[in-house]
Amino acid sequence: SPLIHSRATNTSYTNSNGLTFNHFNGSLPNVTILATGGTIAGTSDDKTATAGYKSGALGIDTLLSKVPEIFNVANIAAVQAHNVNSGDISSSLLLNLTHTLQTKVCDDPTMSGAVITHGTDTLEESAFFIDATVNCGKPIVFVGSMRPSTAISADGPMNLVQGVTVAADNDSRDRGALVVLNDRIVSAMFATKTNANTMDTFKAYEQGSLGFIVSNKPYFYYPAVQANAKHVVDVSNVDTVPRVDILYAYEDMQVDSIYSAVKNGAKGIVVAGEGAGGVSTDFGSAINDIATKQNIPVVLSHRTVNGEVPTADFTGEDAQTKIASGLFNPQQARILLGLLLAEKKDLKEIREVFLKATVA
Ligand SMILES: NC(=O)C[C@H](N)C(=O)O
Repeated sequence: SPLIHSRATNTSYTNSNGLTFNHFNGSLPNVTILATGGTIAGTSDDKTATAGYKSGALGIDTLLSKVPEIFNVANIAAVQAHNVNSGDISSSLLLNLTHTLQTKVCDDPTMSGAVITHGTDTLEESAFFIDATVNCGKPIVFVGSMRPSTAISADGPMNLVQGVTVAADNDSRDRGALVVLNDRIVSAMFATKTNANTMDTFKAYEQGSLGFIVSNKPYFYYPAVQANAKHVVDVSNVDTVPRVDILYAYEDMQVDSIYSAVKNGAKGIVVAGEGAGGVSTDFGSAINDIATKQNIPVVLSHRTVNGEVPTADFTGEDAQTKIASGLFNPQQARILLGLLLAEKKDLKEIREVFLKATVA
């Protein structure tokens, strides 16, 4: 249970990690918010605009001032880590977030959990990264919004309150990182943005939601469990994540894209393959050439939203050169391959990690 401080309501309190809580109430759990920008912090002059607004325009303190109800749920230490459109989140920013979460949330016994506010476009990539790299059992909850803060029926304020509520809840522990939007709680390992515009966008189609929220009460369908495909990465000694490029497969795809990716510094390649990891015969030969001569891991993923790339599809030389992504979509596979390269895993070890997400 959360550590209770005996302090009066509405006082400000700075902890030993330098995090400041306003409206500190000793009987409530403590949650850190790391704000990174996105539409949840977006503004427009037009209240009906759900496009053409400015992403990452407001600071987290302004967003919190619109939802004072949040201070009935938890004490909040809010940190403006960044304020960007999520397309500008990079692996170096994510390494910093991991470090901050480890030192200021995981290692602090008085902290119940954390919320990351994030643009939704790449939220699933950051959530997958943090799920792999922060594993102390405390809930790390990603929230965003599809409507800017100025829109009629903006979804951000409710998502923020619900995210903090989930982060403060003991029942959320040991479930890996979570994504909370649109009243649903989804595993960060499987959540993907399924619609470019609407609020019901984050889904794990095959795995389903872990739970939902009504009147700010989270409900989980099952006790805490970890996914079979989970791979935990220790990045405490990692200062950069090697470049991994994603190449999208299609009819008439040319082989030069893979050569130029490697020439320009990619240390790993993920292919968003046709169906279950398919590419043309020529492109398949180019993969074999690159993998063999340059020792570059090439992971075959799927451009379909769902399904797995079975390792059984790769026989003969392909079994040596092509790594099946299993359940992971291209953007998840890119994060995982980058982290495995950062850990200096060899080809055999990389293959074994992806095999945990592979059925056949
Ligand atoms: N809904 C959003 O947050 C989209 C925005 N472009 C972002 O990802 O930062």
